[in-house]
Amino acid sequence: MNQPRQTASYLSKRLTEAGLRPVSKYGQNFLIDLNLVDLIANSAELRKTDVVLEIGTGVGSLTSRLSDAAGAVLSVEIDKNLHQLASEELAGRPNVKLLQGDALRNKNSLRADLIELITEAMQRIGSEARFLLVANLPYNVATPIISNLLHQSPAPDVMVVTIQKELAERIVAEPGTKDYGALSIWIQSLCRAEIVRILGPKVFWPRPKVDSAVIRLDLEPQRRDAIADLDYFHQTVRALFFHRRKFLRSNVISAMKNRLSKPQVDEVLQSLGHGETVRAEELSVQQIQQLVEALRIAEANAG
Ligand SMILES: C[S@@+](CC[C@H](N)C(=O)[O-])C[C@H]1O[C@@H](n2cnc3c(N)ncnc32)[C@H](O)[C@@H]1O
Repeated sequence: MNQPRQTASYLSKRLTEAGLRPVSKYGQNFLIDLNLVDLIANSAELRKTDVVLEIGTGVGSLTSRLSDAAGAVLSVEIDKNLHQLASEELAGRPNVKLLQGDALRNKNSLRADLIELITEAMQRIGSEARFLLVANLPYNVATPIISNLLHQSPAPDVMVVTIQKELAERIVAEPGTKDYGALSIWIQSLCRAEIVRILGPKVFWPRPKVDSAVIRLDLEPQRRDAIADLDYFHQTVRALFFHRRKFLRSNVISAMKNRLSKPQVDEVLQSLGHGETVRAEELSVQQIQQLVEALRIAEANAG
């Protein structure tokens, strides 16, 4: 079994031998510092009863570490050539299943068979099984992957992923800051979120233009259960931040167009004590949750 060595020269040699070059449209920035590959795997605190989804197999360096520590690994790679290389590197690891193709069906949904395959693997392991996403994510699809996974059942118990630093800062942002928005609220409504490590460009080959971060998200099942309708919640939260410069009232009126009248919107806002000049970004995650739930109930009563 080959243990891929991750140095820039090893990787470039390996790709050159195969007649390949990193493809920037697929976000192919490979981690070349083995300690950081370990940091990602270790931050997930894997057990042999865990099922891990990795999106972006690359040449399989993180995959092999996940395979050592977890019960089963499902890894998806869009690039046919890299999928082929990784299949050679990871041959002889019976707990690894490699899929070739796009992990996303479209921006709003994941490839259909992913959750089925994860569920099957979890059933084989039994009631102890957890589901984790551990990956050095392709940056252009990191948001839809994380957001869509949170809609799934099961959703990952833990996600440890490398993403752009700017995206990580939006995910963990506090109310009243410039980074706080729909994504912060959507993720913090369901998970505890922490930045594990900031990574500069030089730990990747080729070097990306921006800093990255390893982030860990722990699903909080009671937070998820407290949201009556996840799809309604997600869509409404997005709409509340659609025009950031506008007041909350105006965003709610637009979001509820043809569903609630202005007086009905005002009644909801007044009942929660939100004045005319409050902006969505001033409200805490909990206040936004209360508002969305009040709108949902008002809408159900109005209909
Ligand atoms: C940042 S690289 C990470 C590679 C490797 N895991 C590592 O840590 O070095 C991202 C990988 O995701 C793959 N990829 C990009 N878009 C994808 C998609 N939509 N579905 C599946 N894989 C994708 C790229 O081809 C690339 O190999």
